[in-house]
Amino acid sequence: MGYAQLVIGPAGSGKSTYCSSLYQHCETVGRTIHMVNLDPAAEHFSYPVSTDIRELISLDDVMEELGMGPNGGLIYCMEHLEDNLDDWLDEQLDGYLDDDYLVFDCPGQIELFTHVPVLRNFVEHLKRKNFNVCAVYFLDSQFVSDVTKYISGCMASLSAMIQLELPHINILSKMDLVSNKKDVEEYLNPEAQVLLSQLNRQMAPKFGKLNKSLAELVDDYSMVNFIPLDLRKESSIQYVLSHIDSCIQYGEDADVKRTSE
Ligand SMILES: Nc1nc2c(ncn2[C@@H]2O[C@H](COP(=O)(O)OP(=O)(O)OP(=O)(O)O)[C@@H](O)[C@H]2O)c(=O)[nH]1
Ligand SMILES: [Mg+2]
Repeated sequence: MGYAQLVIGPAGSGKSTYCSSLYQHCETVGRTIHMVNLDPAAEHFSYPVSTDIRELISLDDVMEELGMGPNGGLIYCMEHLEDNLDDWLDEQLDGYLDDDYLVFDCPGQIELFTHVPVLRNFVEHLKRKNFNVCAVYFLDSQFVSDVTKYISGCMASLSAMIQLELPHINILSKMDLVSNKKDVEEYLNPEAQVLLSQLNRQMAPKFGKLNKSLAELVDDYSMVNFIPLDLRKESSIQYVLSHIDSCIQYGEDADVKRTSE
């Protein structure tokens, strides 16, 4: 059994910085995790990369050799990964031991977790290789200053939930930038009525019915709750990690082993 976090979210939402802080936190508490870079466009890392998609294919090469643009080139790279799950990826995964814990730092292209099937097929492959996987969706806390941006972030998160069909944790990142935590409190576990009144205040009356349906959709999928993450606080990182661990039953086997021993 392997364990994995699939770290996804819009570009610039804080995925790689979280991965780096998570790695340092785990080092501090004496826990081993392995960082996997799945972003063919990534250039700099502040964590040790244990497996790197750029060994298989890099965006620079694709843009240079095939003359593709950055977004089309990135999708091409991810589809090349999809074509190589059974050899390159399996070769990488075979290098890990049972109970190893992997963190996949994904690219920010929203297409990858809304309609392009690559990540879904990637996840299905991981499950077949006996990995318990949790999707960790990042939304920048600066988004919630505007209810319409917040709703768009929620829709992307819902789309990822439906597309990936994984245990799913939503993170509101960069909480150190939020001067008054009260400004975001009502968005951590959003009430339909609060969202609806804010949307109606901000949008023209002709959008009234759409606003009502959007607010009810977010409310119906009560899974769209966000955990605030402040990377300055070890306790905040640990709180997020323990939520994700329980989603993938990490540590439960160890508990069972300990009690049986
Ligand atoms: N203040 C603050 N800035 C952050 C935090 N996390 C990330 N940033 C900044 O936000 C920007 C983007 O952070 P990344 O971690 O690269 O975001 P990403 O989601 O990996 O971005 P892509 O790889 O392009 O999808 C960088 O300038 C970071 O320094 C945070 O917790 N607090
Ligand atoms: Mg990144």
